[in-house]
Amino acid sequence: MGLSLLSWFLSMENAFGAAIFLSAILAYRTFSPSSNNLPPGPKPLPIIGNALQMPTDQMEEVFTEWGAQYVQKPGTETILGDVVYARVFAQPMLVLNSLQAARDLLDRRSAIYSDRPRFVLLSELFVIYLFLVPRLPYLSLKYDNFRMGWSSASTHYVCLLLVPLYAHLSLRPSGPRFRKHRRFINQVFNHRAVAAFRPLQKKETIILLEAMSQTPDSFVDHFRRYAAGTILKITYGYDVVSVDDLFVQLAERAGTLTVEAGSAAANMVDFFPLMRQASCICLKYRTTNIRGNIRHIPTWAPFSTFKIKALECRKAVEAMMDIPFEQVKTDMRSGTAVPSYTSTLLDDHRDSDGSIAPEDEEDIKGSAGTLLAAAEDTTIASMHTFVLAMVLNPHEFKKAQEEIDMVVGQHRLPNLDDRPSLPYFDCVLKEVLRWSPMVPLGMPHRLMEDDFYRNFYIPKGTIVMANIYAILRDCNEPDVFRPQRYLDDETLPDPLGVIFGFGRRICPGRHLAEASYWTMAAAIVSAFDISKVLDEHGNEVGNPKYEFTHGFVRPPDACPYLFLFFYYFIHHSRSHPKPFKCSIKPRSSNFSNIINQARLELDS
Ligand code: HEM
Repeated sequence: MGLSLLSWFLSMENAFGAAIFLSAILAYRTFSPSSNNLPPGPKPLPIIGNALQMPTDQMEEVFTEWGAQYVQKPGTETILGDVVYARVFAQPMLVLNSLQAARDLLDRRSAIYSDRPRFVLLSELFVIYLFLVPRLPYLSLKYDNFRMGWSSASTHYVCLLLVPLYAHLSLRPSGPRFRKHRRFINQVFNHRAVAAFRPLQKKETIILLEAMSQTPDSFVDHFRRYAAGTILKITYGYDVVSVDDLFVQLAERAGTLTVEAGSAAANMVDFFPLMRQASCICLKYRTTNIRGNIRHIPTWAPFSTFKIKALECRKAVEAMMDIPFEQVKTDMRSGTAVPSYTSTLLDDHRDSDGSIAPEDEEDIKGSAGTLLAAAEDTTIASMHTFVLAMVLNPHEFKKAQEEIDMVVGQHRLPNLDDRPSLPYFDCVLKEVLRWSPMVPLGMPHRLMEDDFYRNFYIPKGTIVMANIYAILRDCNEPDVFRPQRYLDDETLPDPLGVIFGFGRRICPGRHLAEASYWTMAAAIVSAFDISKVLDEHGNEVGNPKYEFTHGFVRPPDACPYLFLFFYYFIHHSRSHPKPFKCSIKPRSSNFSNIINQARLELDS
């Protein structure tokens, strides 16, 4: 039977038929969407996929290079390498290197591209360990002791300030509670509503200028104070006095500890399906009320250092969330609360008997903590980058100053009403954001169902990153700092439409952030001369260079397992200039009059 089949198949006629059949299959596979037709990308190795090719530093640059390198021609259409696919162990990922691709997928298909990846580490890793704990007689640990605090009932959130602390809004799967948080935040931070914060931004700007005139070398601290001062006032009605304030310190500590606890090794659970499953089982297990204390963990126990750090971290994050929140509640009870995001939402969610559902309370607390975390570091990074750009490009600084002088004069500070009359200054601000975007890879989205794009198959669960850095380099001479490009070519995408991300996950604080950026930068250009520091021989000192660090994350030497790059990938989300010195001097003896005048205007 077998032989006769073979001879049939080999007969010339049928071989010809089979060839047509095979060609048809081949053509189908080549030209039609299919699960084998993945987007181009570096060749994966068995099991580990592209783990070894993954960059551990300057990822956005490497992903941009991949874009040029991995080009495919599906059908007749030539696809530029703007969509690059890679796989790390079982985790598929897609990098979008063009605005077109980011808009097509993250904006137009945002219904399925708005999930966040699930990061076991920051919220659930410890339960794996705990799965074993109840079985060990000397260990009795409460599940909650092992979560790092960011995964409370409110939405998972990638904390931009501290490190992406994927536990609240930003990591929350797209769903009803994610939408609830976005609704809360949009209510207060929508385009129209943020106009109410202008007096606060003005007040903080005056404080910033005064501080910069007194201790110019600490300019980054002064930006920190501005950022904390605005967001803490808006969120909790709290007046920041200095960066040493309790609430500011709480946020700093939570961030630092989260990074330390976020050891790379722990993130392996995200790559190994088995461990992921174990984590899920353990999550269900968490309802078991296991009591205990971290001190009982023996030092030889696997991950014990990590767990101790994690507990510390959890406490810090909880303190950051709880203390300001409880303060607002106390003030509300005593009738001394200043209207704020938190107090308004608490009032809105009060039942007729004055009580608030625990879930609502948890959501209000979580989203408030999220705002504090998200706003601070990005605001600092934008201003830090602005100052670096001005130091390195003195002629552009002068041009911006001349325009402001011409329109505003030198006797008052510019305000947002002047913005339409300062087109060149606006271009300078855009160019700074293009030159070094604060969040170069945006924040990761997760595809919620299988999809096809330009005939390519993109599997469900793929982590999708918009390469904001690459998108903004799609112009002539991208390395050159040239604000004029925006006046010469109106088709260039406005960085303000790119740096805040895409789709349903677009940064909800963007209107506030944009207004703060403009207000601070305009006031600084108007009030100060900024330049390089020269020593007595006229040599440049202070090291201002186009060099950036990424967030709080330490370089790979801190990571014992190179293949666990993903930790870095996700956490390399923010870009700050490397520390540098510059000279910042008030432009005129009129400086204090201008400040006094601005104060008077504010009080009137
Ligand atoms: C220059 C300043 C800022 C930049 C560059 C920035 C950038 C971003 C980016 C790229 C994302 C991710 C968007 C995406 O997933 O596609 C994001 C998310 C977020 N940002 Fe901002 N941001 C800034 C300031 C702020 C401020 C001032 C606030 C709060 C008032 C804020 C609150 C948030 C929140 C809550 C999210 C999470 C949204 C979600 O996951 O649904 N951001 N931001």
